[in-house]
Amino acid sequence: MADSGSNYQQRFDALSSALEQIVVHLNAAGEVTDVRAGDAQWLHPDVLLTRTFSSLFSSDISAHIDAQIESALASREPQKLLVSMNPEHSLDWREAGLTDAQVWDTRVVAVNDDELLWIARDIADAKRSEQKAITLAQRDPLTGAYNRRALMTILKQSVAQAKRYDWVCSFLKIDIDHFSDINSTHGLDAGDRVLQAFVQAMQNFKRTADFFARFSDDAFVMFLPETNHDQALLAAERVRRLAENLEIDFEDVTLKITVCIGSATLQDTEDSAEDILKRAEENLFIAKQSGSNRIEGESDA
Ligand SMILES: Nc1nc2c(ncn2[C@@H]2O[C@H](COP(=O)(O)OP(=O)(O)OP(=O)(O)O)[C@@H](O)[C@H]2O)c(=O)[nH]1
Repeated sequence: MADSGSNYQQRFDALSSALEQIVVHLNAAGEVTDVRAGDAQWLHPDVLLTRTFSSLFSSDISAHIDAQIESALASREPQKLLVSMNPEHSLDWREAGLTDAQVWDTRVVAVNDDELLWIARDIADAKRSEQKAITLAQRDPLTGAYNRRALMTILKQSVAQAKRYDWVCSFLKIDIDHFSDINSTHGLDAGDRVLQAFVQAMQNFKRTADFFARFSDDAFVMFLPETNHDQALLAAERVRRLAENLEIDFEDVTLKITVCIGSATLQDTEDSAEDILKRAEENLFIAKQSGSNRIEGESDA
């Protein structure tokens, strides 16, 4: 039995009133014939009515929307498009009530040759949570420094790039001397404070292109792009002095630290991030064997 126009309208009204999404009804010319705001309470539908839908967007987005509509009419398959909406980029959407930046997960479906539905859901919150989760997964919660997982990803990428472009690069492995003594003498909170103060000082000290991460308990790694062996030893000396000069207030005491540092530099195209890190660790071990507050570089570099 053929569906009467009023039955269809009733069903469309019932369905769109139950949806959280914005639903925009378009004709084949791409003009807005009806708008349902869903959960978007900010949206004043009248502003959009009778307008050519794609013209409501900035030129870079409108071309994609036109293509989305064309593909939906041609294929009869739902066409997806992710649209980043900023009220500053569209006077029309601002007039329609948009005040905050949104990320719309959109679908266009052709109902028949003359009608389409454009359906949009804001996923900005989900995107923000996803970004926060990624940030958390890369950071050490105590100090806020990058963690070992983030470090290894960056080291592998950076070493591959250095080899491809014939650049040089170096690693420093830094370890706080007798850190467990701070914990046992002043308590774990004092140890925590030392780690936080050292990271803070290193973040202020390092160059923008350097990458600094907490590797394990009281050990850290600094990646130095475009830095040869001699320059790495100079950087290590500056780190050593920075640590030596730190004065860390904790309750009624001022805590002092020193560090040992092992340095290693990319040698040839066979060298990997793991190899360089291993050599920096071996050099750190030699420095530690010789005492505290020391630096060890590569003997044959
Ligand atoms: N306060 C605090 N202590 C930690 C944390 N993570 C690890 N530790 C402690 O750090 C200490 C590291 O000990 P070691 O690796 O022997 O280091 P060290 O005492 O500096 O010894 P050397 O490296 O030989 O000078 C251990 O006692 C761990 O329990 C942390 O997040 N906070």
